[in-house]
Amino acid sequence: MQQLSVQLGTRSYPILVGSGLLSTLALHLKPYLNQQVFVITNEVVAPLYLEKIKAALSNDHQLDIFIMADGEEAKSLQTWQAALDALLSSGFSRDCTVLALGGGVVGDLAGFVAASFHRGVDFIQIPTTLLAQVDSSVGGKTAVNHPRGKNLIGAFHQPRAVLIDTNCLQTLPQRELSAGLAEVIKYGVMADHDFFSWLENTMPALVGLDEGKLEQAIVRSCAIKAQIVAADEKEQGQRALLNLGHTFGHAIEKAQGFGSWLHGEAVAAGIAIAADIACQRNMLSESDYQRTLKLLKAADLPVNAPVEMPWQQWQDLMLRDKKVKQGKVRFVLPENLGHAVLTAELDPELIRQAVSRQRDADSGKIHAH
Ligand SMILES: NC(=O)c1ccc[n+]([C@@H]2O[C@H](COP(=O)([O-])OP(=O)(O)OC[C@H]3O[C@@H](n4cnc5c(N)ncnc54)[C@H](O)[C@@H]3O)[C@@H](O)[C@H]2O)c1
Ligand SMILES: O=C(O)C(=O)C[C@@H](O)[C@H](O)[C@H](O)COP(=O)(O)O
Ligand SMILES: [Zn+2]
Repeated sequence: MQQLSVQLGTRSYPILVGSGLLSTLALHLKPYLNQQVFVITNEVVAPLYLEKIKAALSNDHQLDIFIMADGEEAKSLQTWQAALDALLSSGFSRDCTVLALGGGVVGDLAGFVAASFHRGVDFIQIPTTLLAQVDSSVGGKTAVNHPRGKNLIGAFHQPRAVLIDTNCLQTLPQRELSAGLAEVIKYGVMADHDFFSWLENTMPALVGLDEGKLEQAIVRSCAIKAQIVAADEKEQGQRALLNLGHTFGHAIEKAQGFGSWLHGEAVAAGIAIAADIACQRNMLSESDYQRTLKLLKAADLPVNAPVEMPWQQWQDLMLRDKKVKQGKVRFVLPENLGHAVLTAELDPELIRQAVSRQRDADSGKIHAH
């Protein structure tokens, strides 16, 4: 087992990573669990992993379970209310623990339940998708979607611990694995050139579900995120760089209808758009731009936004981004590989061209659209 830490003073917490950790869950989580444990999971994950949680905890803990519907559409105020209704019916008090078992949808929703129940109770993350293991379980951003946009309602609420069992990835559909790889690639592009190069060499193994290589990718991703969150917990500065590709990605997710494009797929297209703009502005060389497209494609991810999104819709949706300041959309752009910057000074025409451009990563061609 490998252990990382998110350093936030008295609210610091461990990230435990290893194969088969669900079987020894009680041992690892004992110091962080209260007597009352409210498990939030969903209808896909429950049949796969809930019994392990019950077997590990039911002797020593009072357990109650909330099983939500699957999919991004369930990350809603309605599900949040239903979970709180169930939590209130359970009679649990302020010293309970909310435990999220599932992907980023379950984690974000359960985190917001924990943040709001009795003004905040303990929270533990057991992420079961690659995306949740490398990104959403760490850092304390909790949220639900609103019909007007992604993650518009939520709170910062850090978990007490994150337990990552890499073995859970063996049951993950290939499309979901790829979606998780988008956030992994994001870390390479925005923070670590060596990691990017490692990913170029290792992508076939990662796509092929090589558990050892996946563990390496998870540990490096979590280490990058942990360091940024420790330095800027509430996104006053450098944490915004973790949003690379997301201004465009969130617009795609909302425009297509939540759940139609997976979050990671939309982020992949968003990274390609950001890299395109950076290349046009000479912040990224043509060859590094092509390497970025190639790596995304190697992970079976899209590099093009949907063609039918009108420019006016892009503008409306991007203005709902949480990074908007004084009415100006701020964009994260890669600067060389392994570094990124936040900028508001972008020519709208450059953005319009980049979102509508169709890219062909295999031939290196860019097509006007
Ligand atoms: N809070 C953050 O910092 C943060 C970071 C990144 C993404 N997110 C959010 O995370 C969400 C996306 O998360 P996701 O990609 O995990 O999607 P998800 O939670 O919808 O999970 C993807 C699918 O895999 C299923 N699943 C989960 N674990 C499985 C397993 N081990 N085996 C088989 N199937 C499994 C789920 O039921 C679902 O159908 C988005 O809402 C996004 O906005 C949040
Ligand atoms: O943790 C962060 O900070 C991130 O931006 C990580 C993103 O991958 C994640 O999708 C996050 O939920 C987006 O946050 P938002 O503030 O743009 O809703
Ligand atoms: Zn994301």
